[in-house]
Amino acid sequence: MGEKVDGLDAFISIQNEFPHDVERPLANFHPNIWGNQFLLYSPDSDKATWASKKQQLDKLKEEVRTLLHATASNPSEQLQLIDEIQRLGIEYHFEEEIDQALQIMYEKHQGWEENDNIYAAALYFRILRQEGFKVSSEIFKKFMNAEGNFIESLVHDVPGMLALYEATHIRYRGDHILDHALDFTRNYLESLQCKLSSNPIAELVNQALVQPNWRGVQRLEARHYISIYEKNDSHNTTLLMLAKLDFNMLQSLHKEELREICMWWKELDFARKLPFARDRIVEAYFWILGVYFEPQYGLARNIMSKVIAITSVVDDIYDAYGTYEELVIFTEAIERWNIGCIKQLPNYMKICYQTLLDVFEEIEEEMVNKEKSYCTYYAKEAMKFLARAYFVEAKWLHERYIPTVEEYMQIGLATCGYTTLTIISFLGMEDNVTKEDFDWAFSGPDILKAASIICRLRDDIVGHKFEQERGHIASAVECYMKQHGVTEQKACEELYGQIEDAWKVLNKQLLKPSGSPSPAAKYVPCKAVLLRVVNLARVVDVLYKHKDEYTQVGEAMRTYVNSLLIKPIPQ
Ligand SMILES: CC(C)=CCC/C(C)=C/COP(=O)(O)OP(=O)(O)O
Repeated sequence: MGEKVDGLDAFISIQNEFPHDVERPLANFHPNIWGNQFLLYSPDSDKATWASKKQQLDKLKEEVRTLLHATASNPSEQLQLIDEIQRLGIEYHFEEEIDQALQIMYEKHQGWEENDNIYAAALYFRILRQEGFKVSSEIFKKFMNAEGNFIESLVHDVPGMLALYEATHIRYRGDHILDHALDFTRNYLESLQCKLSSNPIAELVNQALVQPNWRGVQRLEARHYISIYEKNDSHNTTLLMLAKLDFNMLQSLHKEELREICMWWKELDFARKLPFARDRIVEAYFWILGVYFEPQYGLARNIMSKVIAITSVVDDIYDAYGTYEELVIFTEAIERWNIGCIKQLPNYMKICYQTLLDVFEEIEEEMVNKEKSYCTYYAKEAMKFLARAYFVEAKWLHERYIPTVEEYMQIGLATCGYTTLTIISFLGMEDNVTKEDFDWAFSGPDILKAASIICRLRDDIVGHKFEQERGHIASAVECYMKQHGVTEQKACEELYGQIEDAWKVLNKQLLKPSGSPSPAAKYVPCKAVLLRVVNLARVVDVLYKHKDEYTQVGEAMRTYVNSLLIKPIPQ
């Protein structure tokens, strides 16, 4: 596999090769904050204990399945149960049953449109729409008066207001009723916050105002909901037991996976060899856990965590270390994807290039074993696509060029990495991902464009100050300010508006196609594929909420990692 490079020597020699007077846009990223703790994980249960937990899990699953069937004659009770199952994070065990139940509810209509209860109407709307059923926001018209405002008396029903608030996050472009409903419910729930302090629903309201459920990372949402559900006196014990047991069993699995990935990362020793780059393997795994958490995606998580980790280093080479001349040859080497190119590279780039090729060689082996060799071609093309775009940004910085917003976004949607990551996310999936799915992702479908807009703009809004301090290309914020002659605040408001619009586009793309497809109809991937894109958008909604928690790891990231990857839920 070509010549390997000895790290420390390589680094010392690069210091010599590129003396300190070479101007590099160094970022001084803080080091890894986790130490070795994830390397030291040892599973706390033996095989026999694990088998007995599994047995208990299966028994509880059967009980919930029975419950789902038993509530079929009472759709509103069944819908409530489905909501709890989803929010407790155990839906993936009952996908078939839930799909069937929702299909029946949708086909029979069962008088939901006439329902005078705002809570029931909002729940029906949210759950069916998020599963891709065609439900019109007109069902909320009957809760409005002649002037087109929501009836004031609705505010007495706090669970109803909260349900409506959550439902508004699945709106499409043109759902004006829901734009209105969002203002109405958000204003009211915000005004209520301090008055509710001792009420059990207060926690749900507070959480929803910060993080609407639809846009949250599913595991975090589940962990939070389990803790609230437990405090609710009317909770279902079987559901709660299942949710806790399942969460903890999954967490053990994730910890084992993370340990293996940390071992791989430690062996690479990038923290020492490439100290200019972000050392964020735990955060990278967290990112991927947001994309898929279910047990069957273990291989996919492994592949994707490695790819995101090496991509992060590549990004730092482009943004925070490489000189323009070095980046020209680095981009060419990635384009050619040939170990022979390594000779031309400076030593620090050799280390990264070698690892990049190694990671993809490992992927190739996995794909050959699974008789899916064709996937590797797409994966490499996806990396080349990213490197080309990174290079355009480097060129702009080199030429001190500030692009128009339109020019910037064209490249920025590629450099946010979401097209690349989406394509890579298909590699380890067992869900009959086909060549069509890869071609679809490369064709720039609306849902992927929307997720990329969300990623690019959120990243730029929270990260642009830090980036500008160290010499970085103009972000969307600077481009917008320059082009429209407005303040930073005004530019950010406008860009937040574009993020909201992108969510509407993304939501619409989840609508199930109706009728039999015509030969000219566009290819529509399966739900498992579309969900990867939605989940990528969710991760950035969480990670880039107030600041860039990936680059500058803070309290929020500590809390997330703690609750998903360190602390089990007390049984
Ligand atoms: C989604 C992917 C590929 C994640 C890998 C890690 C990464 C490059 C994060 C964004 O960093 P950044 O905020 O420095 O990005 P940019 O340089 O595009 O501003």
